[in-house]
Amino acid sequence: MTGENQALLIDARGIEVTYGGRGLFGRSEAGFKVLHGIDIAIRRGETVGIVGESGSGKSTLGRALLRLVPVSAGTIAFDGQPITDLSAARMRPLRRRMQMIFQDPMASLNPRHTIGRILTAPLLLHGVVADRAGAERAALAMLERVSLPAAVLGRSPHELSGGQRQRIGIARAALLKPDFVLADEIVSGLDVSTQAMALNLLKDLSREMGLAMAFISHDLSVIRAVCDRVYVLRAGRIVEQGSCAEVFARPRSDYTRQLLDAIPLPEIDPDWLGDRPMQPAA
Ligand SMILES: Nc1ncnc2c1ncn2[C@@H]1O[C@H](COP(=O)(O)OP(=O)(O)OP(=O)(O)O)[C@@H](O)[C@H]1O
Repeated sequence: MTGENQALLIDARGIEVTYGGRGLFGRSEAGFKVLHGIDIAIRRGETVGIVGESGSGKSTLGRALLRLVPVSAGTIAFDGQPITDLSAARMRPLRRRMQMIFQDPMASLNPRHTIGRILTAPLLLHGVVADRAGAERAALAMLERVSLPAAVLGRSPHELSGGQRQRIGIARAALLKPDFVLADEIVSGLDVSTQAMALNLLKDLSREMGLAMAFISHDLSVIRAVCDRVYVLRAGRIVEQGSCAEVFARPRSDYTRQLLDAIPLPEIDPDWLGDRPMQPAA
């Protein structure tokens, strides 16, 4: 858990994203506004959930925070630095610090590359290690951390199970020692025990590394299992936000209540994830 006064890592205000709104020569055309003035703040070390029904704008918001989709209004600061208008070249040094883990690692892991190359290439690209030997050492240590055998280094993504691939996606992001990780629906499609394993791993890594995370999911049981705070998104607007404990116990908006009613809780028991409250001292 994080304190109120912990430094803000991401501070986004009034974010609007409009798809298809750019005409020729920068003339504006009527576009499809997907986000309507979103304020979102994420502190260092904090895990924040973004939940909402399909099409509510969760992925767009996550990508906007990383400057992966253009924002049509609003400001974004990363670690105190305004990044809203930074060019791609000036964003580059920040890219290592903001990583993304995808829903379908099969789509994000190059099928023609070995796991070894998938893990070591970004380390060399971002200059995190000095040479290939250093990259291999780091990859091996990280594999051990995510409980995969060294033998997977020589395999291709399609030779691994879905859960193993997801651990490679997590390992690849964590190896770069980011400050922030965006995890977009990363456990949908996995069975419940594999989901719990992946969430457990991410939760441990985020604690060990002091990572801030934005966790996008339509599944409130996933959000509840891993997040400190949650933002509830409906049709591109935040309709509710607060600590998970508060929002789950006393939802204020009808929409949150409907989301809670629609999902059988708890599919993933937070106790599985090691959050069992300590017994009071005798
Ligand atoms: N590249 C794009 N171009 C045009 N419209 C888009 C684009 N990406 C998303 N949209 C639209 O923006 C809206 C929000 O999509 P987004 O993917 O952000 O929602 P989501 O809440 O993440 O949904 P899901 O849970 O289904 O992934 C949707 O109506 C979608 O069709």
